[in-house]
Amino acid sequence: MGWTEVLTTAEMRGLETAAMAGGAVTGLDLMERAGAAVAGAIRLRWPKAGRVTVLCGPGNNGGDGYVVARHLAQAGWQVRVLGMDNAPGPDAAVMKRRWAALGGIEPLTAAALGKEAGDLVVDAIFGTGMTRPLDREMALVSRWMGGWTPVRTVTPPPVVAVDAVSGLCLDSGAWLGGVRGEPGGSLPRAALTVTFHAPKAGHLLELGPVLGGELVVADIGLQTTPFRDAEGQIWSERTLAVMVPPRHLRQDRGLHPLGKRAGSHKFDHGHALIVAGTAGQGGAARLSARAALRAGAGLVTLAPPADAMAEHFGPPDALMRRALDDAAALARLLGDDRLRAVCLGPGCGTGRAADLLEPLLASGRPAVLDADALTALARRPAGFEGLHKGCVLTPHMGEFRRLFPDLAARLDPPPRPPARPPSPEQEIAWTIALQTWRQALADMRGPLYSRLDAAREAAARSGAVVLLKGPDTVIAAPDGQARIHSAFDVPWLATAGAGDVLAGIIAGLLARGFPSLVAAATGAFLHAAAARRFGPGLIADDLPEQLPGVFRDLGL
Ligand SMILES: NC(=O)C1=CN([C@@H]2O[C@H](COP(=O)(O)OP(=O)(O)OC[C@H]3O[C@@H](n4cnc5c(N)ncnc54)[C@H](O)[C@@H]3O)[C@@H](O)[C@H]2O)[C@@H](O)CC1
Ligand SMILES: [K+]
Repeated sequence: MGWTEVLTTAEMRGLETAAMAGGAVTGLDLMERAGAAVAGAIRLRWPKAGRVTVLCGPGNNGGDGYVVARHLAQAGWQVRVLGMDNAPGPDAAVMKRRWAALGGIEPLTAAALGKEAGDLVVDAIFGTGMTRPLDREMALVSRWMGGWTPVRTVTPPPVVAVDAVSGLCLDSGAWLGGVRGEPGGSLPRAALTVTFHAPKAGHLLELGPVLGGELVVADIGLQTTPFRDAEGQIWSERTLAVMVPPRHLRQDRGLHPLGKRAGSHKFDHGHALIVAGTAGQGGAARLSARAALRAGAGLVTLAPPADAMAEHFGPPDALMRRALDDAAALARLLGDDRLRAVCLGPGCGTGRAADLLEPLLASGRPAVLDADALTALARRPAGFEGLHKGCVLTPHMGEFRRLFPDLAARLDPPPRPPARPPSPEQEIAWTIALQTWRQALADMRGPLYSRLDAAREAAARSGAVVLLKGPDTVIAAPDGQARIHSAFDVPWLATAGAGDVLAGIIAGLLARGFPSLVAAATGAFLHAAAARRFGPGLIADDLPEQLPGVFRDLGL
């Protein structure tokens, strides 16, 4: 599947509005195509017509639902529609009338749903318009789809989500559902989500991949994103994502060629310096060094302090070693232009990382700053001064919080409810606290702040490329370009030392001359591809050894 363009909900609305204003298409056409695409995807996966319940919300997502109902009925399905008693927008109103000519509409309530749901449920309640917590009744419907009712646990039929599971914020992937915002209860998990034109960020971040099931992106005839206004100004930065399962990296748009030219020299592929730390901590840097070699750097030098050198003998013999004691020595080393990239942080020690950071930044050399180098950066009196767009910061959420505490706080989940007090005297205070908490959650408004927003702000603030690690890794450059790398299918990648390997792969690609955003994104891809290829039972040492196989699979 490869790198795919990803939109925010505002961008998607902008695109639809532009297409309609340009006269290329009407809203009704788009809705018809959207509903037909969902019905088509259902018929592909469930070829035998059965009984389906279609849940239609108050807006255009509901409009799509009425189209799905009509198409499935025409294909021989027994269709039951639950809808809302409201006057939707003009397009959805037309689709509602067209359905009403074929069949009835019962009120959309959890009780009605519980009676007879059939073989399949289509969730067309809310889509990109989901901006506030579900009200009580819709929260009950949502919980029913998640297998929970007030009286018993049910096994609901498979759910097909139109655009998104209703309750998911399509910008952040965070949950906006719950009874008046209260989290808890069973979250619905769709078997299939059909979205339109492009994935939205919320399909790939946080809960999006967990709740959405298989994601199908249906073409509804919109033009490929012209992210420019009438004056030719870019009005939106591009976000690309790798979706699971990725296929042929080589053919993908926006990717730097990974193969090496025939007849090239080792220095053509760059020389990477991997800084190691004091005795006893060398394993992390050795993992990075091995990964940089396997990622294709022409030469890799591991640089521990002189008194820790003994620990670093042994394979791989392809690795060079050189003692590096202090900042002055690093400044001298960086005088050699052939040394193209540096990896600072894994197993380095915070004090040493802080010392070496200064000559490294002063050299302007492409660099990966990971682990201890990030801690040193967070404590640095000069803050982000001297960082540049050739730097790649690779924080996990804890490190991100140390570097950008205000941005991390905006990603925090809503507070938990206050705990019930042990003594009856405190009951009144607790009841008030509970009400305040409920109100705060009910007042939540989407779109919620996302990991994509946070990484973009962090990159703009620091002037460096920021790779925020997770199963939904987000990579952002200071100019606003971003990549999302989804690795929900390889949970075994969360293992000790895996981050050191990632830092090494990126350093290797930087040494090969990859631009920093491309090196970081390609590194995240190769790292997950290596884990996927190995399978469960993986330890970090296995990752570099899988890279040759990954390259072979890519046809390089
Ligand atoms: N605009 C278009 O031309 C197209 C839209 N399409 C569909 O339209 C959807 C977006 O439609 P809408 O913008 O009407 O939005 P939705 O249908 O997602 O939401 C409907 C309305 O519900 C309200 N709402 C939001 N949260 C609520 C809550 N918790 N409780 C009660 N009401 C709530 C909103 O104010 C919104 O007006 C997409 O997800 C997609 O399914 C597709 O048909 C493709 C074309
Ligand atoms: K939906």
